[in-house]
Amino acid sequence: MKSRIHNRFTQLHKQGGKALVTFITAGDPDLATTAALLPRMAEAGADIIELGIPFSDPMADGPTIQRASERALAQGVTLEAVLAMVSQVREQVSAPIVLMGYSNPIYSYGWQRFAQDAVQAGIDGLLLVDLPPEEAGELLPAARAAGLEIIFLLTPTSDATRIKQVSRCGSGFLYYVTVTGVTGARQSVSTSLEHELQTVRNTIRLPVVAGFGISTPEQAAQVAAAADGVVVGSAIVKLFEQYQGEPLQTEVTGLIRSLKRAITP
Ligand SMILES: O=P(O)(O)OC[C@@H](O)[C@@H](O)c1c[nH]c2ccccc12
Repeated sequence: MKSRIHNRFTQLHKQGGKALVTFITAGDPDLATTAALLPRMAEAGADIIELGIPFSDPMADGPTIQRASERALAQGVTLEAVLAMVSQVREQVSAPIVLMGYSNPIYSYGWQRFAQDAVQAGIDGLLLVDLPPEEAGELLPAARAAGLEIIFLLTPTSDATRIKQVSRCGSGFLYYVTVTGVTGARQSVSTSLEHELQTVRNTIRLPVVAGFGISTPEQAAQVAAAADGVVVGSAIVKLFEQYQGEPLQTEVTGLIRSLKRAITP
């Protein structure tokens, strides 16, 4: 059976479109808000939803997403609760859902049990920031058996060996981190990005999406032109600090609509 992620890229490719991957932290400010947002994000134009698992030491994240994790943890949000919430809303969400996080909570849960429970809940993929392919020896076979796609990251400092390795081990798509540093808004897009993305896309059989520091429709359009999709996180998560309830839903879906419009031919 072809995966939801694969189908989404195939469909976009036929239309000459690019994927909009949108990130929010699960349980920010509470799980009921996340549950209400997921279907609306998909309707507004999110092609893939990246859902962050709150973590106490999110070292790859800038202040915006760190605070989102803190808000969720203050609510006592656990991995079990995130899976239960996703399974409750799964049928209403037309987009693939990828969980993003750090290894520790998944390791404690148990690789195999996690892969099975995640797929059971309707999760399509998993991206662990601090788990390079050489440390994914237990996760990869468990994920493959369960049908959970494992998404790896590449950065501007990844060498040819690393690129080949993630091309071999990864599934779903490849996440290209456009800048060295942490998540969060940046003034401008790196000038060498187009060339870097071309090199990666020539070597890799998976769709390549680019993220980190993309916050405006203009930046999204610029990066999408050189990739199979773009990821927007902090710009969306910032709205959680300014709004709540219905106004939050309106702001989030409004931003997603304008991002999707900017990358649609
Ligand atoms: O926040 P930004 O700069 O828009 O970047 C995407 C990002 O939020 C999301 O993909 C993500 C959140 N936390 C991460 C940690 C590592 C890699 C990626 C992520």
